[in-house]
Amino acid sequence: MSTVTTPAAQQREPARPSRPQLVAWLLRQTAPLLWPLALATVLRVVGQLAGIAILVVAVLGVSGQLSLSATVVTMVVLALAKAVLRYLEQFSGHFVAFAALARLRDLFYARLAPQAPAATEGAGSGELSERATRDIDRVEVFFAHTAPPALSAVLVPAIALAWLGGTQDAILASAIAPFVIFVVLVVPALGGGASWRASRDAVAAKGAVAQHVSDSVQGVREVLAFEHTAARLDDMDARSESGARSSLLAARISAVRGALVLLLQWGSVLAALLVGSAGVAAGELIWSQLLVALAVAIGLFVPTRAVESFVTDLNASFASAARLYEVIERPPIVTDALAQPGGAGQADSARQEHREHPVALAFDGVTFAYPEGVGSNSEAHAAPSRVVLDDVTFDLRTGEHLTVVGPSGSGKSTIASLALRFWDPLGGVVSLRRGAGPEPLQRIPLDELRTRTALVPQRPYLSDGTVGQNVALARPDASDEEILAALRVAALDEWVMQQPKGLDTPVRERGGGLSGGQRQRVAIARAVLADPELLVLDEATSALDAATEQTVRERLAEWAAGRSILEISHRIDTLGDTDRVLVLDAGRIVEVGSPERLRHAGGPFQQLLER
Ligand SMILES: Nc1ncnc2c1ncn2[C@@H]1O[C@H](COP(=O)(O)OP(=O)(O)OP(=O)(O)O)[C@@H](O)[C@H]1O
Repeated sequence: MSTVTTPAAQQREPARPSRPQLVAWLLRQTAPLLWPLALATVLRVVGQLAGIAILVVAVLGVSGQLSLSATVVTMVVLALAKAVLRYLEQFSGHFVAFAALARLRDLFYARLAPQAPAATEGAGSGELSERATRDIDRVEVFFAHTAPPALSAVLVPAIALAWLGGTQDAILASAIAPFVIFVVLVVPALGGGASWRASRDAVAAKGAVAQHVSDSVQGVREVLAFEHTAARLDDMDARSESGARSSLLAARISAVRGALVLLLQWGSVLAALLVGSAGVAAGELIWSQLLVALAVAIGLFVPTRAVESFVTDLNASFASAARLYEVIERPPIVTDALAQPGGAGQADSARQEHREHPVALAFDGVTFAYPEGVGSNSEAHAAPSRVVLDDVTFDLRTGEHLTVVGPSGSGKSTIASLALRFWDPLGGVVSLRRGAGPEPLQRIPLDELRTRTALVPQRPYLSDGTVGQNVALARPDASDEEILAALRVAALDEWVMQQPKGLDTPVRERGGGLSGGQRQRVAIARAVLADPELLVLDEATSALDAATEQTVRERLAEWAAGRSILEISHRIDTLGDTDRVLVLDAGRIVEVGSPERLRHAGGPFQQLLER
């Protein structure tokens, strides 16, 4: 089989961002929230200065420079102010954080949806939900616990030491300053690279564990039936251990930083004490100045300690942000309509001969290959990839029922995916009817395309809710009569009406509570209710018994009058109302014709029949 080069839009993963790039990206996504963030920072700086002021006022009171009543009143006022400032700071910081998280969640879903199903098909659902929930939550640290502590760790010492130097003595301030500079600027950088890598690995391992749990839950029957429980547990342990190792390394680095911060903080007190005592002994300073310096040094513990604690959390937060960035910034696999006035495209004139039965769907020289490693975890991958469809050309006329058959892996479902523009072809054009002629799918807005077409897959997804809600997915405003009429086409109306709750019969996640055949029929009813002009059935009746399938096919044929059906089928003995059959082999069309003719034509179709 030949190979082709996958185009950039279908293969490129966004480059792994650095931490400064992540900061810029996060701030860009949440630009309108920056003013409350600035407010939170100002409130924190003022609040922490008030904290230091309380200690200084106490010292001034004890040393007799302030009267007892003035000391008490000032301390009470400062304490109250500090409490109010703390409340407002926490409120505005978390307001920013939660609004930012809501924005990121919206963005995550808005960017993921257009990449589906191509990007979500191969991706682990557990992995994706870990990104959409825990990873987004971890980014909270960046918004609520980064800018205010980082800026106040610099500003509060700068202001406090400038005040100390200006009002008391410059020597005292310069004794404390080197320690503070070391704590604020040097300690956070220690082990920075290793800590960042460890945080990244730990967050990735958590994603892998979430995926493992989700796989085990979804495949619990297979796990039990094939006695795979012990192996699954071992696998889970291995993933958890790898995450724990990374977390432990990050925790160790954080512990070393924490110890160093404490050492330096008490070092600053000791330095102030030594320099101050020497000054007092030499008669250059008085005791109260020394005590004020000690109060400032101790008061600076709070703003400077915050630096160490947020650096570790911040790395985890960046690691999570990087995982969101991968999904949000990944180029969409299909982009919305390259709207061009004029409607019908290049295939228009070539298709005029079908005016009486205009073309509903046309494939013109379509070639396709899946990009390697599709899925949310995939790293950038290189072409070439294997050709799945090779120069496929056919028309489906309005009102026609065309069935694609062929051996497993021949590319049948891929034709369905291209017809619905889940992917774009690498070569050639797929078109849908516009007026009398076909129009390339890339020129049709995706919303319009989704309303004009409907798909019934082999394993339809039914969500948690009721039968009625699942049918009405495309038209939530449909009346009960309309839903029942659609269910009648799918031959499920009688069963539904026999249920005590009728249309309100509950359906659990993934269609739990319904049989495979019932799920397929709910999906058929859903597609019928959507009232598409092109219905794509991909092995849509494979779980039905022969009699029910016959009924469904008859009713679908009646309903479909004037609509077009593209069917993908394994079962060539039950072609029902099919007008034409298209036989596919290894991505190429090898035979086309009516089932009656092909049955005796001695070609690939007859060979498939006789297998
Ligand atoms: N999402 C995907 N990513 C990568 N390769 C894929 C993907 N889907 C299908 N393929 C490959 O493309 C080829 C054609 O697959 P397709 O599902 O179209 O065949 P099919 O004829 O419908 O098969 P079947 O009858 O078994 O359902 C197969 O070799 C398959 O492995």
